[in-house]
Amino acid sequence: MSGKEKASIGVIGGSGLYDPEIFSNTKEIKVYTPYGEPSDLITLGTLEGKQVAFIPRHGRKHRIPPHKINYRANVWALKELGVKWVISVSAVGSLNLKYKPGDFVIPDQFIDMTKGRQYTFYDGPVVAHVSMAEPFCNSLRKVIIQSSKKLNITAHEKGTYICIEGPRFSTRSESVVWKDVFKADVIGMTLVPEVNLACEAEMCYSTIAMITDYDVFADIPVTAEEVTKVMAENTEKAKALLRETIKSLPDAPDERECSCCHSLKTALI
Ligand SMILES: CSC[C@H]1O[C@H](OP(=O)(O)O)[C@H](O)[C@@H]1O
Ligand SMILES: Nc1ncnc2[nH]cnc12
Repeated sequence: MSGKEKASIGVIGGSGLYDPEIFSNTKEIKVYTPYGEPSDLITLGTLEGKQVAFIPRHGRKHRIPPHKINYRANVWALKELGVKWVISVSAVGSLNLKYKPGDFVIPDQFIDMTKGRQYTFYDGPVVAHVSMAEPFCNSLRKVIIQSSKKLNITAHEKGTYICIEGPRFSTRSESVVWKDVFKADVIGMTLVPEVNLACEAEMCYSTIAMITDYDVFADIPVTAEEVTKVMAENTEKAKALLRETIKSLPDAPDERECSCCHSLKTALI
């Protein structure tokens, strides 16, 4: 990689969004990280005049299951390229009857039920405890929400994403606990540790979550086939929302307003 290859916006594509076709002037690059290989080559390109770096988190052709994704390498690679804003796109199940398949959710909270991932860049001797009180960048969330309004896309402005370990779906009992006891709104397998690593890297991070199914509490339990089908039917909407969001983003976060840019300030021991 040469020092010239920079991007201010990073897009992490999820299930159904493996293909960087919405970007122009593209070039694929390999990024080396201290944590090993990112999920795939990174595509550098432009959209609406902005430099963007795209990475499909499951790799092209969906080769990598959620628990095997090298989240640290993906986030490190984006940071290395100069990324300030990270927009992640994810397929999620709904745990809230008001949030319907085909709708989008811009989560503002998460619950972590994962079990064995690499959660931090700070494995010692330097130790960091970043705050996750507000885990998503509110400035970036606002731009996504405004963009969805402009496009007439149904996007719920808040929601709690519960992240399970996967790759299996939940049992019926688990699903009822997530819905009725934990009061989570949507469920997926990939938000953690992507979101907290982005925070450790002092980047603004937000998720565009697309609802593909009602989770297992519903009469007909979710299948991977259903997720893929609904995602494919709605990919164009996700791409339009990405385009509008990227168009509307300022060149850089306002470091006086946005705490993401200095999340390590009070975190290091
Ligand atoms: C294909 S079914 C489950 C799979 O879909 C979601 O992936 P992503 O968040 O990358 O869109 C979910 O988290 C699971 O990994
Ligand atoms: N119901 C569900 N559970 C976990 N991950 C999902 N991704 C999409 N739908 C899901």
